[in-house]
Amino acid sequence: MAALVELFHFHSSPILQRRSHVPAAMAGSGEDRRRRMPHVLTVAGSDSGAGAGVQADIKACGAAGAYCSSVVTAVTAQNTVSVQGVHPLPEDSVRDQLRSVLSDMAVDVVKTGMLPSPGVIKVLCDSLREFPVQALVVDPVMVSTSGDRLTSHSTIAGYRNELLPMADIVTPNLKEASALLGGMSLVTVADMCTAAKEIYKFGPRNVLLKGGDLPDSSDAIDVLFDGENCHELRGLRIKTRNTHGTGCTLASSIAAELAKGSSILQAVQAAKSYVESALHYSKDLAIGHGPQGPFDHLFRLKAHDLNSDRKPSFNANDLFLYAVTDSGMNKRWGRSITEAVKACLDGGATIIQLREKEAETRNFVEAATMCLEICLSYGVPLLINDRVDVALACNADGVHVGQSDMPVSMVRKLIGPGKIIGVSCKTPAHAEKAWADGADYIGCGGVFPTNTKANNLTVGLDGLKAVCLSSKLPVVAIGGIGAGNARSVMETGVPKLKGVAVVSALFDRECVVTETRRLRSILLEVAAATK
Ligand SMILES: Cc1ncc(COP(=O)(O)OP(=O)(O)O)c(N)n1
Ligand SMILES: Cc1nc(C(=O)O)sc1CCOP(=O)(O)O
Ligand SMILES: [Mg+2]
Repeated sequence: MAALVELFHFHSSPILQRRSHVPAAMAGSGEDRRRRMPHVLTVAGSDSGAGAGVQADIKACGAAGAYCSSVVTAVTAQNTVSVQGVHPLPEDSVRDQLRSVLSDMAVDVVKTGMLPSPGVIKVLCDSLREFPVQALVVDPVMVSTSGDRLTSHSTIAGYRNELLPMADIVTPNLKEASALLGGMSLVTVADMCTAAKEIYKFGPRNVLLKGGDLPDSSDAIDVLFDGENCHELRGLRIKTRNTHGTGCTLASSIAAELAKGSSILQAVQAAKSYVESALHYSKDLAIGHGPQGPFDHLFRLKAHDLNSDRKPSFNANDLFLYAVTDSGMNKRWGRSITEAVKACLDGGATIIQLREKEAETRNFVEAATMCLEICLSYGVPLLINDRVDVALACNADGVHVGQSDMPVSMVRKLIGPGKIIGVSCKTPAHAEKAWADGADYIGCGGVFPTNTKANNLTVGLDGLKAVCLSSKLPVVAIGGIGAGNARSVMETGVPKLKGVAVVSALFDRECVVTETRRLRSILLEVAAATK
């Protein structure tokens, strides 16, 4: 064995040296055109059942569009029943693997999983000092999701003293957080915030404390402490036995999003939504006979077969010209809902909301089903205002709710992770909550006074700006907007403002196509001028 290792060193060193010079030598040459892929290196244990560990990391990164190389720290024998054996690799082997990858492959982000000894942690920290990367994501694997202890107590000090000070984000579950904090009891969300702040003192730039095991909670609540704020992130608790590897997957998915250029907040939100979707799609999967099965990381490859999610992810640019119907207006002008929808699609609307306050349920479902067919043929999403039941009945693309409608977290539970949820917000506090609750976009208004919605508070352009500046979600402006003032709205140029939502300026007019086209050309002009 020793001879083999020596042979490896002898043959590999010159190759490593040459390769490590390739990227710098390529700068400015024709080789620049080689396509780069976001690259995550996972430093973790192998799971023979492939639900967690290195295998989960590779699949999760692949699903996010990132390349994932792997340094194996231990080989575990495990299945859906339990962990039957853990065989740590020698520190020298871990060091060799790290050098092989980091010296050659332009890694963007390193993600860690099982680090079986303080020695391996030290080897990793030394390697990261020698080959710095853009970000370090630490999943402090100490106890498997099945409850098996995976590392010795002595390793915890290594995490605290060596690795966490180098981490951009650390993602403990409740048991791991408690272990890092010497056995602190964590039973409430307030405890979680306190614990996240304590862990932050070890040096990571962000702490994501996962509350999946929190007692008495119907939601999956995580807290993210970024050194200033403790954000409560609510997600869906998917009822399934197939949760093996969720921690590894979440951390890898965060790493992949960071490698693609996301901020920490965006990366965490995207990763949470990916894990939720994967669990949802895999909830009835039957692999293994134990209590905890793996899930399907690559479900999106098959999503079209599952016939339930034609929009795997929301495109914020769809908010550009948002048409919101009103049956009263359309009736006055002698057109049906479907005629109105077809007309605004012909004029270039990019997303439609059926806001039919007076419609009887049966008529509403029938009209929504027909409108969905039409929208499908234009490739434009169709949302339903207020009525989650109607959205479910016709399999619409999503729902728009206001502050006094069903709460976003409940809507999400009912319509599932792949659908779009919009929420009306008038203040930065509303916007923060919308994001934490898992909405996809914000409708902010009334920007101007309107007759379409009774007793609507006007927030003005300043209110719109305040919401947009604080929002982590894309925003569409609404209320009294039409061809005469859309320019002034979009020229605010605030980040996150993606478009305008309009009712009367399209539907309380004789020709919907003409009005939609007129508005669209104004929006396009502003977009071209501010490019
Ligand atoms: C895009 C968009 N933004 C805001 C609203 C208003 O929703 P809500 O506050 O629930 O009021 P109603 O539309 O239900 O009267 C919206 N519908 N669309
Ligand atoms: C439905 C709605 N929501 C608003 C809000 O402020 O959240 S204003 C509004 C009515 C928008 O109609 P019009 O384009 O005819 O002014
Ligand atoms: Mg409403």
